[in-house]
Parts: sequence; C-alpha cells; structure tokens
Amino acid sequence: MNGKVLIIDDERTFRVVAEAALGGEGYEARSAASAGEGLELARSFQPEVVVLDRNLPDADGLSVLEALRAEGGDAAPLVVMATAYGEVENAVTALKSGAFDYLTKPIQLAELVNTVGKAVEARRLRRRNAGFSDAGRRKLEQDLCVGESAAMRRALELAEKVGTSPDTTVLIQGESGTGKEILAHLVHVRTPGRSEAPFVELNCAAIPETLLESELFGYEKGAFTDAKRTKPGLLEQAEGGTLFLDEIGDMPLATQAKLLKVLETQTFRRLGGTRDLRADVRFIAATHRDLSAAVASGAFRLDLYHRLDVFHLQVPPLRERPDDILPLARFFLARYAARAGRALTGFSRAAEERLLAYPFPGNVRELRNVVERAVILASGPVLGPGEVMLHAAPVASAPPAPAPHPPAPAAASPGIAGPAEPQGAWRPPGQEGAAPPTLEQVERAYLLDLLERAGGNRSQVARWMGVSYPTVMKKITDYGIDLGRWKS
Ligand SMILES: Nc1ncnc2c1ncn2[C@@H]1O[C@H](COP(=O)(O)OP(=O)(O)OP(=O)(O)O)[C@@H](O)[C@H]1O
Repeated sequence: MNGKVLIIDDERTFRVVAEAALGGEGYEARSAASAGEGLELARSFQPEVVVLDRNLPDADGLSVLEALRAEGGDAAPLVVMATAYGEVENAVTALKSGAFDYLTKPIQLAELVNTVGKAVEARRLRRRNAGFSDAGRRKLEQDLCVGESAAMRRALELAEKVGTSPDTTVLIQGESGTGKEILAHLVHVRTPGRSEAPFVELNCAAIPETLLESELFGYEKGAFTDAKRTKPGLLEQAEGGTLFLDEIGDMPLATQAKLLKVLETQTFRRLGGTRDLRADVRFIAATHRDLSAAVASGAFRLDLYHRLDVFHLQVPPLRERPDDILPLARFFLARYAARAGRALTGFSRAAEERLLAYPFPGNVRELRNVVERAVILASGPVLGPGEVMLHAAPVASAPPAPAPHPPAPAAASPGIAGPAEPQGAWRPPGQEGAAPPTLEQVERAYLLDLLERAGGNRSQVARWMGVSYPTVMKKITDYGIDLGRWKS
C-alpha cells in the first residue's frame, strides 16, 4: 500500500474516477461528498493526504483545511487543494493557509497521482523528522548514530557497554568529523543515573589557555580582577552527568596536571576558592591527535593519558568504512529534505557511485555538508550526480595526464562544467597520508567520471581518453560498470 488518501469533493464522477486511479497506483483511497462527511471520515480513516475541493456544498475548503490541521496536530494529513480553473488567488490562499499543493480543475489523473505521490512522500519525511523530536532521548540518540559497517557497529556496541559503568573514564580517538562527539553523547544517554543529568562539553582547543581553567573549575568572587561574582565552572554544571572534554590533546600541560588531580581525588576547587568540591561526573575525552605520540614528544602527560584511556573507543575514518557512506547519506537526506519540506526520495545510482568513490577527508561532517548542499540544489525527487558536489581530494602532485585534454569530473558542479568544455585537472580518488589507490581503482573512477560527464556517450569518452571505442567498451565490461543509468 502506497499510502492512505481521502478525496473530499461533491462531484461524484470525480470521486469515483480519482478513487479508481489512486487505487490502481496502490493507494488506499476513500472519498466523501461534503465537508462534514469528510472531516468525520478523516477522524476514523486517518489519511496521509487529503485531496480537498475548495468549493464544497456545506463549507469552504479552507475551513476544512484548517480543521484538518488543527485536529491532526503533528499527525495531520497534507492537503492538496482542488481549485476551479482561473481561481489563481484561491490557490495562493490555500498554499498560504498550509496546503501542500493545489490542482486546477478539471484535474488530469496523471497530475493527481503525481501530486499525491509527492505529498505522501513529503509527509512521511516530515513525520520522521518530527519523530526525532518526539521520541525519548534514548531512542533519539540511537537513531541519530548511524552505523552499518562492522567497525562502527563495534564502536556503538562498546559505547552501549560502557554505559553500564557510570564512573569509567572514556577516551575516544578518531579523525576530525568522524563522530566522536555523537558517540560521547551516546555513552551519556546510555548511562543510567547520568543520562537525566547534563551532558556538558568543553572544547579544549577553542578556548584560550588563560580561560580554560576558569571555565572548567569556575571561580570565586575576587579571584582575579574581572571576577565580580562567583561563577560555577563546567565541572559543577555537569554535576551528576557527563563532562565531555573535546580536543583533550590540545590541553596545556599546566591544566593537564590539575585535571589529573580531579580524576584521582574526585574533588576540585574553584579558582580563588578554599573549599574542596566533589566532582560527581563521568569524564569522556576525545581527540583527533595520536595521544601516545604526544606523550612521547612530552606534549601530553603519560599519567593523565593512562587515567583517561581506561575505556578506549576508536572511530575509524569514513574512508575505512565505506559501508556507512550510503546509510549516512540517506539519513542526512531524510533529515534535510524533511527540514526543507521537500519530497526527495533518494540518490540515483550514479550519485551513489560518486559518493562511494570519494575519500571524504572531512569524514561524516563533510558528507553531511555534501548532502545538505545537494538538497538545496535538487531539482527532482531523486538526487543525481550533478547535485552531489565533491571537492577534489588534496594530493601531493597531479597525476600524469591520461589524455591531451582531460576533463575535470571530480570537481564537477551542476550547470557549470559540461562534456563539451572540460576544465581543470582530474584528481584520483585517495588522500594524502592514506594508502594510495590502485591503478585499477583510479582508472575505474576516471572512467565513471568521464561517462558521467558525457551522459554515457562512449564515443565521447573514447575521444577524451585518446583510445578506441572498443577499448572503452572493454574497460566498461572489465570494471563491471552498468550503463543502464545513462539510458533514460
Ligand atoms: N554515525 C553518525 N550518525 C549520524 N550522524 C553522524 C555520525 N557521525 C557523525 N555524524 C554527524 O557528523 C557531524 C560531525 O560529527 P562529530 O561532531 O560528532 O564529529 P567529531 O569527530 O566530534 O569532530 P571534531 O573532532 O571535529 O570535533 C555531526 O553533525 C554529527 O551529527
């Protein structure tokens, strides 16, 4: 079943034909001939979408729209308003009053089915988004932490496990943007007894050294010139909950010594204070740095490192867990599409290939931004490769040019570069510092990009590559590239 649709219209023929057309497309469709009957049916039938006539015998469609929205609250159906030909103003008023879309009578059935389809999809996305805010925090966090790869599943499992040990200090290591904070939050919400108390974050790299200690420990009135009144620090604000020390690797040595003392004694003093205060918090520290190397170079205290690294969570970079790319991309798509109120259903195969071939040096944060941009650029329900804008990965030096005029597919932007005017240098997938891709991987990615830019035109690709048509065809077969996606 595609969805539940209610038609409220006094024209019998239209009701019968529309019900049949929507039924034929897999919708469960019902109909009512008046506002009163329609509202009653809406209460029992709970439609996802209502196709509503603006001119009903017993009421104005607008008042029915209002009633549906008021009664349904967050679960209200989306309304497609049917207005008479020439009543443009009525259509505009309907949209302003919260209708999802409008159709002009006489309604074409194909248009009806199409608009209803969009409305059903949009409502599902909105509901999903609303669900995030409605659901309990535990459920929320579980949903937010997407992880399909074995490595990420393991990290999530460990995060859950350490939840049962509310005083154990956790150290999370991983590159920037891999999801360390989200994992720290997950540990917090999975810790009975602490999850209802605050989760407080301190970014040790973002605060000047002089302010770090006053932020962490707070201060007494008169402790220093600007201390006009007593201010509790983050340790006190996190009382009973979790203190998340992000970028711990950037903490100055002097503060490290004080933090170590807190961890060992579970007590601290405000700056200028004389009383010991109890620190009832769980510490979670995170860093993108290699802390053992920092210890070796003397930038980080060995004793603090051991004290923090009681329970270790490693978040692998996204390029090492490609199984997470598409689930994360779909998750972000649902989130941003719902936020924008747009009915976007997914990515095309070519767009997915493009995402999968990219190394994401900025990790999940970069993927999130790519999808957010794609949602803004989207022109249809399915996001294509042109809407997935990726930056060329930084490489030490450009690869040798495989053809006299290689196009610039890796940095393709929609509407900017086309097959006729190749520009810029092509970059192979991969990243400085990471294991280099194999020649096959580079060639496959290159070929895919050329095909993408040529819209599947193999002769054009052959010209660009400076090889014969049969050679291109052989490579396509060897690399298992499916040409189907460029057929429509
Ligand atoms: N597994 C995941 N599921 C859903 N969203 C994720 C996941 N991992 C990361 N994100 C999202 O990616 C963005 C970056 O994640 P986060 O801030 O947790 O990374 P980080 O490793 O703490 O980065 P930094 O080291 O720069 O502070 C956030 O918007 C976060 O919600």
